[in-house]
Amino acid sequence: MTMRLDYLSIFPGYFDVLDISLLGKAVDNGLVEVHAHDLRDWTHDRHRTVDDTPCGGGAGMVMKPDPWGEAFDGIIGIEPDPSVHVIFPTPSGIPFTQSAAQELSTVERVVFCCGRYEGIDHRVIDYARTMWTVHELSLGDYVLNGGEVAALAITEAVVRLIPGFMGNPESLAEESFSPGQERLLEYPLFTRPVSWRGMDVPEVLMSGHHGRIAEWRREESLLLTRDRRPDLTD
Ligand SMILES: Nc1c(O)cccc1[N+](=O)[O-]
Repeated sequence: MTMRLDYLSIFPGYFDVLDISLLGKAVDNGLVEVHAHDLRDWTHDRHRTVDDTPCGGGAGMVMKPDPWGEAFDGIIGIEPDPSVHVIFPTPSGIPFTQSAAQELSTVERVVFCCGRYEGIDHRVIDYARTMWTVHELSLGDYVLNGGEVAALAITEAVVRLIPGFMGNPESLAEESFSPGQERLLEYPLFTRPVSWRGMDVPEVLMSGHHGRIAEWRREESLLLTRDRRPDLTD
């Protein structure tokens, strides 16, 4: 299966980065195909306007619905198709999780709609919900200037789970937040040299005693999780 990824943005250049590294390899291997689109290509005025003042007043500008609707018609089509997954990265979305990434890694078409300004006219999202499977997703409770960076993060989390992407798929199963894994943060990692700037690798890790090493790692994970993410152990 080849996953098609489309990105709608007024800054499509953000997605040039998808040509490098492992993601670039996935494109070369035919696992994914990537299309970035400039929303302004669906405007018709001299200034290629995509925003206007908010109805009801308030600060900032809101993205007009017309360019989005015409872009949807041109990129996705005018017939409803629930197999197309349309993602709006937004601070008001549901938290994006590894299980969501797992689910999205099995779909054939994903369209990212990257808002800017104060956001997108809500009718765009309402319209999309009548046509496709829509996900309003949040990466976290902080303010970004738009949805592009979030779209890249979601892309990386999803694409790396596509069968054939990772050389050793078994390694995915052991990662933090993977399905079936206990919800614990990963233990501290070390490699050579054993001594570095007066700090040594914990002796147990050099003991060759696998049982003790596993016990040490679990204890470290429990301590770290309890300290930093007690919510994971609820
Ligand atoms: N936080 C935020 C934002 O401020 C703008 C777009 C997307 C997100 N997000 O996905 O978390």
